[in-house]
Amino acid sequence: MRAVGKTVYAVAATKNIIRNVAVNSSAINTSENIQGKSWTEIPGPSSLPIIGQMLHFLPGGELSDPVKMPEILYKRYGPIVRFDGKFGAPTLIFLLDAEAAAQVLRSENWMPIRPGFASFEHYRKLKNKDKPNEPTGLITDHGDVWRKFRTTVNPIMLQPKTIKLYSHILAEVATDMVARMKSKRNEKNMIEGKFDVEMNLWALESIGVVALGGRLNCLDQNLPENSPARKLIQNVHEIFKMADKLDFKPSLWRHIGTPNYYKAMQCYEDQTNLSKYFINQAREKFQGTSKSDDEKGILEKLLEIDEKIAVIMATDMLLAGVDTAANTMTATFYLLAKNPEKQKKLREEILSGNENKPYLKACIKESLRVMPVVSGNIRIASKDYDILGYRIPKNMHVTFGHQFLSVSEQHYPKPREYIPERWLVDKSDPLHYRNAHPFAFNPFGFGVRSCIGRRIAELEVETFLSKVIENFEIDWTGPPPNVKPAALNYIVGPYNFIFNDVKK
Ligand code: HEM
Repeated sequence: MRAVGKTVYAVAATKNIIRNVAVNSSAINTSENIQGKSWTEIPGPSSLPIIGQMLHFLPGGELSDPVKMPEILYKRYGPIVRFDGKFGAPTLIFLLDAEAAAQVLRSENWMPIRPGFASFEHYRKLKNKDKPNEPTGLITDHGDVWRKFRTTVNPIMLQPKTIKLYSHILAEVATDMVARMKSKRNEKNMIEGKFDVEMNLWALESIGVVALGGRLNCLDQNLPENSPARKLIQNVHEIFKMADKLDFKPSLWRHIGTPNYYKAMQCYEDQTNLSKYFINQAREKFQGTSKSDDEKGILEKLLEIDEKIAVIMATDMLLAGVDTAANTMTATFYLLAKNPEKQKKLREEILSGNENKPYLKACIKESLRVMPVVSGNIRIASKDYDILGYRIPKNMHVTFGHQFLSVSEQHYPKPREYIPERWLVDKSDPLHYRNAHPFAFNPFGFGVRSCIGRRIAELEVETFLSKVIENFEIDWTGPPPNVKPAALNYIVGPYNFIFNDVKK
């Protein structure tokens, strides 16, 4: 991977010599050799006394539109930008350069610290205060506690044989969801009601079969509004919203109990209780069944190893696996609707009955490139760095603008066009994906801390997309949907999809 990365970078280097002089000169990143300028000299939005850089983010400010923000920052300040910490939020160094991101992510790959859900971490640590060395979960733990947890769950959650066990049941979920979509269409073949809730129901049902080993019945037409499944969906949504307000934006909660702080604590408590409710139901179902090791799913295997870890992991799957998969699905439907010739090609591959479906995989990768649900990543520096000519001290928060990079002309020809072929063409083709820097596209994160649900998410999305394309010709009318970047990129509509039946 590293060798490939270097070769690709050498190709990319010819494209932009000036930028790379800066990058290459900063390749040595040990503290003894650091010679760059102080981090305080890193350019960034101007700051006012007391409120700091906040003015720029308020309505009317030049950074008030989070969708356009990275591009504005890059044009104005270049590939490295400083955001001053205020109101308890830490100072951030924002990298809009793939090689610089690679330097940090690779160096931090032993025990990476990914901050970001501080209020959630605070809630879980508070609950665990008598047992400070006990795990709270992959999202909220760091250091040795995280490593021990991750080492326990990796062999189970990343094992292709175990993931494959879910193929049939995920296909069943996809078939039920297609039937539900058919029944929800109006005379114009548009889905009545809230499309985002529909996608969340599909996503929760899908991750539910993996996390809990059975159906939650979220797709039941008579599912009451106050059912635990609907409550959990709403709750997951709230958690990401609260994390955005308290952890990703300036907030005083670290110093005083703000109303949002109390709201968030309640929200985290509800999530814990709802997940426990579903896990207990699953456990009751397992009792009395006898299965061979090959037949056992993730929860059953984890329960055998460590009950506490099993419960935490199932809870985190129900949290991390809903909005992420749902928004990836909506983005893919939209991009295929706007590119009917690509959709037709995908349908031909699906209807061909071939087991291998390279175009299907390419379509999903391409949506994650053009409209990723996660816009970037973050690490806390465990040592001093010399990046792009600046000294970045240990403990600084360094963020990576992957979404900016994945739609940048510097890495991808015709960067905003939806061209799944770029993932399949021969390397002599200028579109070939390896002409881009390997860190320009990073939808599931990097290294030992990368998304543990990646294989599960891919299987869910591939299975559902196949079923939808087999059944519907997706069309879209009117302007593009709005995307609201918060902790995740939420596609907030209006949802102008038309799902016509495929002519047989
Ligand atoms: C398309 C869907 C998804 C995307 C794009 C996505 C993306 C990501 C990204 C970017 C990270 C951060 C990785 C890093 O710091 O390097 C992450 C972490 C994580 N994801 Fe996902 N994710 C998706 C679906 C899922 C699903 C379905 C699950 C449930 C199994 C899941 C569970 C997690 C967990 C538990 C972590 C924390 C891992 C750790 O810190 O060790 N994700 N994900």
